[in-house]
Amino acid sequence: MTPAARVQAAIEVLDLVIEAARSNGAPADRLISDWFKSRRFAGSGDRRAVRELAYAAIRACGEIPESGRAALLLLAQDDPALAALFDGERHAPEPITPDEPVARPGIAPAWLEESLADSGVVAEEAAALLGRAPLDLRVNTLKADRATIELPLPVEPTVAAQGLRLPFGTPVEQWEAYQAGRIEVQDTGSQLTCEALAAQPGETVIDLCAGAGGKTLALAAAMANRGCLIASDADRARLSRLMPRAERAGVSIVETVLLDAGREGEALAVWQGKADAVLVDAPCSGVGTWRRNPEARWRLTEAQLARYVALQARLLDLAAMLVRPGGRLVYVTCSLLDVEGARQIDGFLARHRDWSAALPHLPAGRPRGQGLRLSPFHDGTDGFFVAILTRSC
Ligand SMILES: C[S@@+](CC[C@H](N)C(=O)[O-])C[C@H]1O[C@@H](n2cnc3c(N)ncnc32)[C@H](O)[C@@H]1O
Repeated sequence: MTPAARVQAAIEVLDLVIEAARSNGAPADRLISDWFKSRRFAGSGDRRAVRELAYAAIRACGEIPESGRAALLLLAQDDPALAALFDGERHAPEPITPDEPVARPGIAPAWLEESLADSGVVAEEAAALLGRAPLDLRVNTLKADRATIELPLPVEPTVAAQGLRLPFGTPVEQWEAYQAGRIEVQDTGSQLTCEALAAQPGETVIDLCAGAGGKTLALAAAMANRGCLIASDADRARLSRLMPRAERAGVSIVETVLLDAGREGEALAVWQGKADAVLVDAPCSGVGTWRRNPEARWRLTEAQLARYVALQARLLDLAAMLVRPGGRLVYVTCSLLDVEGARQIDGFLARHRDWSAALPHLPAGRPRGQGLRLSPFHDGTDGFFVAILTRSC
């Protein structure tokens, strides 16, 4: 493809992404892969260039742009070489005309930028939410150790106990160490939130919102595969991906429990007051993961955020019932919005007088309310809020 044809392709792909964002359709990544499936003439260089252009435009537009062309015109405003490719030649975009709509630059839709500002996330810290994420690994201590593991490429240690960092896009899934379960792909911030729980061998631990088990596997490694680890979630498809991963990682202490959304307590009733520790990695806006999924900010609405906030409070209350006297609860969201972080903890402590909060001792992060915030800007991790709550004896 010519450089101009790649620009036209990015415009077409973006039109699909925009349409999907408006109608809650497929994610951008899938749409881009599908687009190329029916265009076999495009080589790997074309695919990479179109994808990069499309994602650069998604990152640049704070809210859903009017069209793919308006989004690309925003990039072209500061890039004369890109603007010159709008020449109307075969497969190229039409020439730019005066007064054409150009997308608004920004971090997020106005209401969300306001919420971020109210949560102290402004300027470079806000911009860093849309930076490029590295590829982080966790060495699985059930099978290996960071000090001695052998990998095909040099890797940098991160602040997480078993964390390693590689350039984005490194094809680790093809590595033997990955296939043999000695390493897992996991953001450093995510690893640190698991460290905050300090799960011990022999304990009874519940990972209430386990999803496909990213954190469950880290907890199992911390427990040295001894004790009882319950992984529950309300999403059957996600939960069903956990067991094959556990098997590859050599984890045998996990029991999965599918929850009925709205009646989560029923399936977990047998553990009431029995858990030494519960992790609530709650469903949230995902503001802290925009580096990986920048179009998510086009999809989030104020009503959805309010639903997340209500669900988080409900799951916190449910988790509290599961913890034994003297036990602990770690609350995590991959969000930098206070309504999903510090204010949730304030609300919880007001509802549960026999609980207290203690600041997590982690090698990264900054205090935010009664918890800790990890951010791409300050910590080079995905954005997280994490708090440790303890039930009095
Ligand atoms: C942030 S994700 C969890 C990610 C996972 N812990 C990991 O590390 O990969 C939040 C999870 O909450 C789950 N969830 C949504 N509603 C729920 C509910 N009512 N009860 C339990 N889990 C729920 C979602 O299906 C999703 O998997």
